[in-house]
Amino acid sequence: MNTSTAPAPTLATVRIGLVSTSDRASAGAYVDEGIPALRQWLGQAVRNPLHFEERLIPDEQPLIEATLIELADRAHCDLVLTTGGTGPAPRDVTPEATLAVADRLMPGFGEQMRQISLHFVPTAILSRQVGVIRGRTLILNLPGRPRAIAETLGGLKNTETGEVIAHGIFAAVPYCLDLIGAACIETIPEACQAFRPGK
Ligand SMILES: Nc1ncnc2c1ncn2[C@@H]1O[C@H](COP(=O)(O)OP(=O)(O)OP(=O)(O)O)[C@@H](O)[C@H]1O
Ligand SMILES: Nc1nc2c(c(=O)[nH]1)N[C@H]1C(S)=C(S)[C@@H](COP(=O)(O)O)O[C@H]1N2
Repeated sequence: MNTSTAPAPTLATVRIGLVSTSDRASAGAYVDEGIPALRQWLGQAVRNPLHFEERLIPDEQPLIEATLIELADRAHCDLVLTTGGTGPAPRDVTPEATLAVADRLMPGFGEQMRQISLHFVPTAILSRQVGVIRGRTLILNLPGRPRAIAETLGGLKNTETGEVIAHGIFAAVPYCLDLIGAACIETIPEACQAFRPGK
């Protein structure tokens, strides 16, 4: 009798670009909390080994565009998450930069993030955040307030019953990456219940 158990499938390393756009954090006026918050959330939600490419840059559209292109085309990131610069202030240009490098738009990500964020702040509708695909890379804008990262990626649950009040957008990220031929992500269900139709 063969009692050996099948080896656990090896999970691919997921390459993730983390881009914090903030004039003040990049100039050292305050310490950037965006990239650490992104790293922390992803670390507790994803089972795969993670390789991060981190960039802290000012709100300059040409620089944001060049950074996104570099992360998608040369660093071969499966996913790029930006934080900051999505509001209506004149120097908020992350959505413009993201749209400028896009092959295809994924409007549902922005729509869902604004829906989720309305559970936390009435100013959620001020974020112009977008989601796009460039080649085999999914690029998503998150708002700049560090706490907005867990709010939009993870969503909102009733703390007593565990019932989901608003699905975080990360639940849709693994299937989106499957469909564009990027890395296969396995999530940790307690943090994020990824949804793949038919599974
Ligand atoms: N990367 C960051 N690290 C820490 N705190 C941040 C960061 N980005 C934003 N915040 C906080 O959230 C607030 C609102 O963010 P917002 O993106 O509107 O900043 P801002 O006014 O555009 O300035 P800046 O681009 O210089 O961060 C900031 O005033 C700051 O307290
Ligand atoms: N989840 C969440 N979404 C949020 C916020 C927040 O605190 N939490 N702040 C809002 C505010 S006040 C603004 S101005 C916009 C744009 O923020 P940004 O320019 O820092 O990207 O995001 C909005 N979305």
